[in-house]
Amino acid sequence: MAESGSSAEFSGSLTSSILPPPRTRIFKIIVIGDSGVGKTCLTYRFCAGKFPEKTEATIGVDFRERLVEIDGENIKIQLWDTAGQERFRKSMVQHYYRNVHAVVFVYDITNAASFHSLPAWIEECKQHALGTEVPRILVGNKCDLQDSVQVSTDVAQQFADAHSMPLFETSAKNPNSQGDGNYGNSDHVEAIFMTVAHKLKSQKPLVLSQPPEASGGTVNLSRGRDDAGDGTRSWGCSSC
Ligand SMILES: Nc1nc2c(ncn2[C@@H]2O[C@H](COP(=O)(O)OP(=O)(O)OP(=O)(O)O)[C@@H](O)[C@H]2O)c(=O)[nH]1
Ligand SMILES: [Mg+2]
Repeated sequence: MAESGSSAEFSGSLTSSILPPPRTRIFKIIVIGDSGVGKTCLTYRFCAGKFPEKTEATIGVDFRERLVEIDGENIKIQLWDTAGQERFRKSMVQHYYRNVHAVVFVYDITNAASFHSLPAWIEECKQHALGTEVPRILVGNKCDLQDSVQVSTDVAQQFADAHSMPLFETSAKNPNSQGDGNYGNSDHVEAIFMTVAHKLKSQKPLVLSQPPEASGGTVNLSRGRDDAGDGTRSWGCSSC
């Protein structure tokens, strides 16, 4: 008798005192594409709210985070700004794809070669066995440079459709600038990453907030350096 009474008391207090308070979920989103397409500028724009005055080729990976609230839930969007140059990424690639929640492919609308590289980036994802449930989106950057367009919206849209990805055209420099097609004319950098976050929130299950090491990854964010003091943390490759 006494046991059943205490059992009732126990279950009644579960939610109030034993369960930990809800924790912030982390969405790990990797941003990949050729060197110079603007991955660093796009991620910086989203996390720091401005276009960086100066960038250098990313070595290994830079982490940028932003806390957002979606439907009353706090969510940490963790952007992995990857290196586009092969020599700066080769020993890091496995870390990029580990426990990733979404992939953002970036090309430069003023650089056809960066668009033609996309199949190779998609192939890399395949080789790392990304499930079909992992959302992928395509971003054509540098829409402010309308006089130098080399990749038309139509061609990009066909590619996006063929790979079942939504297409956004934008500019990290001036995200309000107009594209020349029907897609993404008013899409700001903000909207791109928030769209991914909304999509992820609607999926489950998701990883709870915890250090990347504990979540199965091998990257320790605390080892990164924040040279610029802007919240960016870098994790380079020892062989670079
Ligand atoms: N006009 C214009 N220039 C941009 C835009 N985004 C980036 N850039 C410029 O493009 C160059 C490369 O930008 P990054 O963001 O460093 O390119 P990345 O893709 O990170 O390159 P890696 O780190 O080498 O892979 C820089 O000179 C930026 O100022 C944009 O939207 N418009
Ligand atoms: Mg970069």
